Amino acid sequence: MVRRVVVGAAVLREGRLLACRRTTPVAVAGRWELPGGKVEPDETPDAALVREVAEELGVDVVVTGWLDGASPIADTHELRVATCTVAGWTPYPTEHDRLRWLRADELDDVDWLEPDRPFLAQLTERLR
Ligand SMILES: Nc1nc2c([nH]c(=O)n2[C@H]2C[C@H](O)[C@@H](COP(=O)(O)OP(=O)(O)OP(=O)(O)O)O2)c(=O)[nH]1
Repeated sequence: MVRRVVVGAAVLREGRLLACRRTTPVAVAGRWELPGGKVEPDETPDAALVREVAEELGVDVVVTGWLDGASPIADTHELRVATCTVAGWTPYPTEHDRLRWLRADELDDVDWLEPDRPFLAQLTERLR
C-alpha cells in the first residue's frame, strides 16, 4: 500500500525552530507538531507545504531543503519534513492554540507527536 504524504515545515529563524500546539482532534490536542498537512493528489510536496503554512499561520514560507527520512503515521500516511525560511513576520495561527520558537537545547521541552521525533536530531544540527 502506498502511504499518503503529510508534509511538515521546519521553519528556522534566528537559530530557532517554530513549534505549534494542536487543538484537534481530541486525541492529539495539546501535542506539538510542525505546521503542515496532507499533500493533495495534484500537488507537489513543496506546493503543499507553502499552501498549508499559509492557511494555518498566514505567512509564506520558502522551502530550503528536505530532511532525510520519513516517519510512518498510523498505517496510512507518512511524515516528511522540509526546512523553510520566512521573511520577518507575525504568525497568525488559525488552527493552533500556542506557538513556540525553540532553541536547539529546548527541542525536547515540548510533547511532540511521535512521527516528528525522529527528525529532531537533524533539526538540532541545523540550529547549532
Ligand atoms: N501537520 C502535521 N501533521 C502531523 C505532524 N506529525 C504528525 O504525526 N502529523 C499527523 C497528524 C494528522 O494525523 C496528519 C495531518 O493531518 P492535518 O490535519 O494536519 O492535515 P490536513 O490539514 O491536510 O487535514 P485534513 O483537513 O485534510 O484532514 O499527520 C506534523 O508535524 N504536522
